[in-house]
Amino acid sequence: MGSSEPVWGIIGGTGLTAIDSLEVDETLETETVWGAPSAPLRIGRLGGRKVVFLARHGDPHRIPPHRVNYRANIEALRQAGVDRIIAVNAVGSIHPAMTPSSLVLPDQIIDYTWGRAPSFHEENLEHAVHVDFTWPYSESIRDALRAAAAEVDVAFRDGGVYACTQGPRLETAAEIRRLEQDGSDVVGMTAMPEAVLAREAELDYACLALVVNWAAGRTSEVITMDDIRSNLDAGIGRVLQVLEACLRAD
Ligand SMILES: CSC[C@H]1O[C@H](OP(=O)(O)O)[C@H](O)[C@@H]1O
Ligand code: HPA
Repeated sequence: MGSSEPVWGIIGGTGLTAIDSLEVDETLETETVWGAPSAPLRIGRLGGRKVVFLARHGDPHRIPPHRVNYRANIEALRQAGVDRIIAVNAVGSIHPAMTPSSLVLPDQIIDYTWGRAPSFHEENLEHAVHVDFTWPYSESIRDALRAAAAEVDVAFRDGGVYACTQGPRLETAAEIRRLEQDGSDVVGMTAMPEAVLAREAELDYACLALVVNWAAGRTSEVITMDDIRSNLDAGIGRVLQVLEACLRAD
C-alpha cells in the first residue's frame, strides 16, 4: 500500500464473513511463507478509513478454529500494510452479567489451546524470542472502541478474561466451572495464537467480542446453533456500528 495513512485490519469471526458496508476496491488472493490466509483479503474503505478485511474461518465459513492458519492470516494482513487489527469474536458467557447478544471488550486471555503453531519464531534456534504479553490487547485500540461505543450509544462490558479453548467441540459443564475458577469471563476458540502472533508482528490488536450463548452448564438448556445464530443476528449490527464509529473517529 506504501502510504503513511493508517491501515486497519478487521478479522471477522463466526457471523462476520463479510462487511456489506465495506467499499471494496480490491480482492487480493495472496500467499505468505506460512501458506495462504483463510480467505482472499478484501481491501477497501469503511468509515472513511483504509481497511483490509479477512474472514477468519474462510468465506463461506468452513475452517474450524483449531485448523485456522493463524500465522498466514496475521502475516497476510501485515504484508498488505495493516498496522492495527480489530478481531471480532463470538464467545460463550461464563460471567452472569455478560448476557447473550451483548458486547464485551476483553482485556485478558487465558490460553488452553494445544498443538497450534504459537509463534513466528520457530526456525532460528540461535536466538530465542520472548515477547511481552502482560497485556495481550492494545490499550489504544480498546480506548478507541470504548469511545466509539459511547458515541453510537452501544452498551458493552469493559474488560474481561477470554478463555481460549481448543474446540471445535464446546466445553463440558465441569470445564466451564474450572475456567470460572481460573478467572475466565467468556470462552471462545480463536483468541490464541492470533493475539500473540499480532504482538510478535508488532501489530496493535484488540478484540471486540459478541456473546452468542451461555457457556456449557450455565443454564439447564443444551447449546444449539439456532440459539447461537439468533444471538449473532441480534448483536452483529451493534458490532458493525462500533467498528464503523471507531474507524470514522481515527
Ligand atoms: C459455536 S460457534 C464457535 C466458533 O465461534 C467462535 O469463532 P470466532 O472467534 O471466530 O468468532 C469460536 O471461537 C468458535 O470458532
Ligand atoms: O460456548 C462457547 N465455547 C467456546 N467457544 C465459543 N464460541 C462461541 N460460544 C462458545
